[in-house]
Amino acid sequence: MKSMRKWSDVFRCAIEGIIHSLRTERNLRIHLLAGILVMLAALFFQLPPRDIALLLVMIALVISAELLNTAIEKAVDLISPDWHELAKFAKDAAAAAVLVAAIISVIVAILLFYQPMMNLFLG
Ligand SMILES: Nc1ncnc2c1ncn2[C@@H]1O[C@H](COP(=O)(O)OP(=O)(O)OP(=O)(O)O)[C@@H](O)[C@H]1O
Repeated sequence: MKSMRKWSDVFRCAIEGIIHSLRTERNLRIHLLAGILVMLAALFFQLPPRDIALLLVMIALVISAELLNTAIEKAVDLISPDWHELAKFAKDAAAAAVLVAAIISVIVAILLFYQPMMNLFLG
């Protein structure tokens, strides 16, 4: 029964989803690497906890959007392997979600790192 699924099964499926997506999706690996680099930079510049929390939220948003994009792509490929206007719409909208999250993340990062970087390079 679906409602009787154990928490351990839910976690196992989620971990499998992350591992499989990381193995097959290059963009997800790039976003994860970018997120790790941003976190290292935040620690280097000793950003306040509130800024680090905001960066973590943005990283989670981008990676979640990328995972959902992957899920939608796979589901569409399964349902509609041939060209279809609705398949195109679904995939384009999913890709747009990643793009929006990525653009906003870059803006947030610029706003948070601008001052610390100026202080470091201009003294
Ligand atoms: N079945 C389809 N019907 C119509 N258009 C499609 C279909 N499959 C893909 N497309 C179009 O091709 C684009 C790229 O689709 P694709 O599945 O190759 O994903 P992708 O953006 O290359 O992602 P990834 O590189 O992660 O696989 C889609 O955004 C959509 O516009």
